Amino acid sequence: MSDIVFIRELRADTIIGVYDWERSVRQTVVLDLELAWDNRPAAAADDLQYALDYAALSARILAFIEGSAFQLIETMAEQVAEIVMTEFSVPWLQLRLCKPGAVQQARDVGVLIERGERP
Ligand SMILES: Nc1nc2c(c(=O)[nH]1)N=C([C@H](O)[C@@H](O)CO)CN2
Repeated sequence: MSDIVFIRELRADTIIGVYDWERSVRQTVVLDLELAWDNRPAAAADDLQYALDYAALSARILAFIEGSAFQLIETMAEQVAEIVMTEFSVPWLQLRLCKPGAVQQARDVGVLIERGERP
């Protein structure tokens, strides 16, 4: 059994897309993350050093996405998941990556991935 730390509607502007026009304008992507973490040590000590720091995590993800230029949101999602799991020792995550406005008739489109083992 594990707890969850979440980040909702994290927005980043980046180069993303397969079409020519998409290679020269920045578009917004929106991420929701659910991250498995045992919150009890941080709660018992009331100490950030034992917590999964959502501020540090958000800053790292934003810096990565804003410096990237992927064609597919699948690639971006996979690489963000890899960073979160390896650099922050997160054993399991669910990541939703939305590209609002990509399909005019849809409110939102995107991908939802789950990686790792849930403790
Ligand atoms: N599964 C995907 N389908 C599409 C993607 C994508 O990244 N993954 N991208 C595009 C275009 O870039 C689109 O967003 C332009 O509106 C089309 N389909």
